[in-house]
Amino acid sequence: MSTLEIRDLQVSVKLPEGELKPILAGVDLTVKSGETHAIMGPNGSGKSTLAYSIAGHPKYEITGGTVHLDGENVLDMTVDERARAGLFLAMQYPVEVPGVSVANFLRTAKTAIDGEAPKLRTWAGELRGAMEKLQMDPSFAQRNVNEGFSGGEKKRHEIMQLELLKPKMAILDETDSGLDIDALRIVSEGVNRVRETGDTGLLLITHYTRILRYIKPDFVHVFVAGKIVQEGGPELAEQLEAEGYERYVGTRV
Ligand SMILES: Nc1ncnc2c1ncn2[C@@H]1O[C@H](COP(=O)(O)OP(=O)(O)OP(=O)(O)O)[C@@H](O)[C@H]1O
Repeated sequence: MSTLEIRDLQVSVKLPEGELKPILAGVDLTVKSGETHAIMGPNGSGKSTLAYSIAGHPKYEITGGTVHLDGENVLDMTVDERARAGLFLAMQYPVEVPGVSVANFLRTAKTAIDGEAPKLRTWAGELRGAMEKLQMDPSFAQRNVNEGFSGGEKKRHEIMQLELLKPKMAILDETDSGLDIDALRIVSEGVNRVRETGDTGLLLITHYTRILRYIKPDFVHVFVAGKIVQEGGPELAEQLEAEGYERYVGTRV
């Protein structure tokens, strides 16, 4: 059982002129393995900032609060240490890595996380299996990471990483954006397979309840102006879809 504990997290974005612009205004959140949490909120409320701050993006400065994974101070770790500790971020805009094939990338990541290289034959089978389940053509394994991938292919590739790397905590930042109906189902099934293992805690950032019809969250958190302003069960997502965020307007950092 793993636990991600975020306490009173305050984060600013570093502006090019060196100034700090406060974004997160004290976030408290606890995610345990096997749980699925959805974060919903209006544009610009800081959802991606939360995701990137936990992952260790240098653009953000932590100005207060703590993040612990199984009691270890995440904020003291480098980005690669965070990944090795079991944190995973599926990005809203996955980056291209020219010259690095999907197969190489995944095997290198798996080796770094496990501390030893996976046995070739077992690994080849796992990779093939993961691609089949996500309905990806086997030729993807030889393509360079995200280079020329369509939006939907990029998202499938993120979920393939999730399934193969088996993190303790996964943050999925708008994994549903840009997916057609079939891809949304395929990607959701992948996330549900990970969920069903009970070994991974999931934090799903989304704008739309449609993905939450496939992946039923245990908890929904409403994120406005840099903090969580309401929490509830899956019914809260339906309520937001019907009513929007209007009643939270006026909440400011
Ligand atoms: N370099 C920057 N300069 C100024 N403001 C910035 C910069 N980077 C981020 N911000 C601001 O930080 C705020 C939070 O952005 P963030 O991407 O975390 O929001 P979000 O909730 O994920 O939005 P969305 O739902 O639109 O993806 C936004 O108001 C954004 O404009």
